[in-house]
This record gives sequence, C-alpha cells and structure tokens, in this order.
Amino acid sequence: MANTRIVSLKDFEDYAARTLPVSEWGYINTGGGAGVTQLRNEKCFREYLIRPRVMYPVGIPDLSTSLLGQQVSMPICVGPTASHGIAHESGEIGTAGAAYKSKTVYCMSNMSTTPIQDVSKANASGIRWFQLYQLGATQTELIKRIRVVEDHGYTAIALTVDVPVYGIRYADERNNFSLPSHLELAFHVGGKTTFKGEKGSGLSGFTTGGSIGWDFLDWLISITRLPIVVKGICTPEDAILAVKHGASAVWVSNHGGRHLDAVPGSLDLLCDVMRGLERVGSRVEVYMDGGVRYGTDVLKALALGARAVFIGQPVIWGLCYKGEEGVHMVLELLREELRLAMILAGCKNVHDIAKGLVVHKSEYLNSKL
Ligand SMILES: Cc1cc2nc3c(=O)[nH]c(=O)nc-3n(C[C@H](O)[C@H](O)[C@H](O)COP(=O)(O)O)c2cc1C
Ligand SMILES: CCCCCCC(=O)C(=O)O
Repeated sequence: MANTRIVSLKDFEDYAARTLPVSEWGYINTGGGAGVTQLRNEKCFREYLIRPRVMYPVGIPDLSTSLLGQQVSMPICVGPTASHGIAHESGEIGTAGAAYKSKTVYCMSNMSTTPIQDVSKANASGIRWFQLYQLGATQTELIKRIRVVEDHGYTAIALTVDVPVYGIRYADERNNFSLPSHLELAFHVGGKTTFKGEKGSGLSGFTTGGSIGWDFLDWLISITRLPIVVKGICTPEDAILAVKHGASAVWVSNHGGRHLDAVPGSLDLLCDVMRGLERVGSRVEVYMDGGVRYGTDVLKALALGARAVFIGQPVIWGLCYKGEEGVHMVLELLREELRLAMILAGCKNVHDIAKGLVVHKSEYLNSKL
C-alpha cells in the first residue's frame, strides 16, 4: 500500500478526492468551463522565480503582519468557501476553530451551513470577516444581515463582486449538485434555506443575472461602520475604481477559476493590479487568492505586492481530512513552508519579502542573455 502520510497540501487533496462523494468533490474541485483558469492559477506560480539573498542572518523569521489594522500571526488566511457541512460534520465550526488556533483571519461565506452564532462561539476572540453576496436581496434584508454580522463581532465585510451569474460548471450540471438534506444554509438567501439541482446545479438558481454596480459599494459603505474589502478584482481599472469608491482593501481573485474561464492566473492578475495601483500612488492593502499551494507561493505573492494570501480549496481538503485538526494542519503546514522559504531566501520578516526577490522567468532569462 502506498505511504499515505500527509506531508504536503496535495496529500490533503488526494485524501478528499478519494473519500468525498462524487457530487460534493465535483463541486469543490471543478473549475469553470474548460478549467483553463483554474489550471493557470497553480501554473502561474511556477512561472515566477525566487532570487535568494545569502549571508544575511535571518534567525527566527517573524511571519506576523497586520490586516486592516488587526494583527495576524502570518500572511496566510482562510478565504470564504460555501457550505462546509458537505466536507465534514463540524462544518464552519471546525474551520473557524482552526483559524483561531493559527491566529489568522477566518472569512465566513455568505453560503455557510452553520449558524453565525455557532461560528462566532468557535472563534470568539479570533479575527472573523464576513463575505457578502448581494444575490438580489433587498436593502432591508441586507441591512438586517449586516447588523447580525456586526453584532457577532465580525471586523470586515468582503463583498464578492465576480459572480453576477453562476458560471458553466460541467461536473455540477452532470451531478445535479444539491445541498444534502441534513444541511441548511445559515443565511436564508432569497427566502431559500437549501438548494436542489434538478436539471443542473442547484446553486445556479441563486444568482439574479443582474450585476451590482459601484453604487452598491457606495451604499454598503454608507450603512455600516465595518471596512469593506472588494473581492474578485481582476484588473487595475477596477482596483482603482474600488479605491475611489471607498473600499478599504482590494482582493485580487478570479474566484479560483470556478466561474469565468480563460481569465489569467491569479498571480499575473496581481502583478497587473499592483502596477495600476502604483501608477496612481495608491497604498491600499491588496490581498490575493487562487492556486496558493506551497510556502514559496506565499513568498512570491507577497514579493509581488500582496499583503496576504487567502486559501480556498486546501481548507476544505483539510476539513474533510480531520475537521478542525485537519484545517489547522493545512494552515500550519503552509506556515512552516513559508518560514523555511523565508530563511532560505534571506527574509527576516514580511517587509524583507520585497520587490526584486521574485521575477517572472522570462524577465530573468532575458536579462541573463
Ligand atoms: C467549494 C468552494 C466554494 C466557494 N464558495 C465561495 C463563496 O461562498 N464566496 C466567495 O466569495 N468565494 C467562494 N469561493 C472562492 C474562494 O473564496 C476563493 O476565491 C478560491 O477558492 C481561491 O482559490 P483556491 O481554491 O485555489 O485557493 C469558493 C471556492 C470553493 C473551492
Ligand atoms: C453566487 C451564487 C452561489 C455561489 C456559491 C458559492 C461560490 O462562490 C462558489 O461555489 O464558487
């Protein structure tokens, strides 16, 4: 029998692939359309190379940083992913508990299967953000939801802006992806507590087909004291607009390549967005997600301008493996890989992970010719 000891994030992925039902695995794992963007997300990281500095005593590197003024132990955070009850019976309680243990941000999805009060208890003194989908809700419904989020001690709202309609997802279509009957959505979306696929994915019924505009961001900022992070930014044009409209941070993401296919890889998007923000002199915090699987990926994203990375699928793989303990293992494995990468590359702290530490392979090869 093959040695199944868990030593890398890929081992968690293999475990989840082997153990989850086909329909749940299809939902978690599949990219949109031909899956080009999802593949690019990981591939892109291989195209950037690290130029390590030596003879620079690093000692014990300090991985801590701050996000929106709150201290985290490392620049690796838990991104919002829907319905954790499909991966493990502990659901979002396991995930929130693990993020608390690792002293990092847990961003709870709007489509979670655990009531917010239970999630809050599992992570009472941790840093919790809430991810919001508009999904055709009225202003009254949204205000009500945001008050609940505020009252439960969430410290930021990540407004996801990149799914005006549900993308083409062949596996979910084939499997009529549905929420298992023992689960419920914690936030009733459009009056619905569940979703059932009859001719295709049950999730596609949630989107209204109408994109929200920048006036929605203006409105959201006007009705809450919480900082708003705009998640799903792919271009410098939109990053600049988000900042102009008062976003507290920009979250570069192609949604893990799950909806619109043929978008560039997330690290390429980050570089493009950073160039645009630099041109206008913006120093807004920028986060990124999509395809982060190794500590060196985190190092690369930080060197290219991200303040922190968020992980999506690896958290669900960890949850599937062993609930809270599994997610904690995923986070600590990435932390350890980043720590080693920092020592090997000559970085004492996150400020040392700066521009020039990482180059695109084409740039490097050309400059050496
Ligand atoms: C199963 C699954 C469910 C997701 N659900 C949400 C969600 O509810 N809200 C959201 O903003 N993003 C959601 N995402 C996207 C993630 O927040 C993130 O952008 C993406 O997973 C990052 O890529 P990675 O999985 O390669 O780390 C989901 C991703 C996955 C894999
Ligand atoms: C916007 C309607 C459903 C989204 C479901 C969660 C999500 O973002 C994803 O699966 O991707």
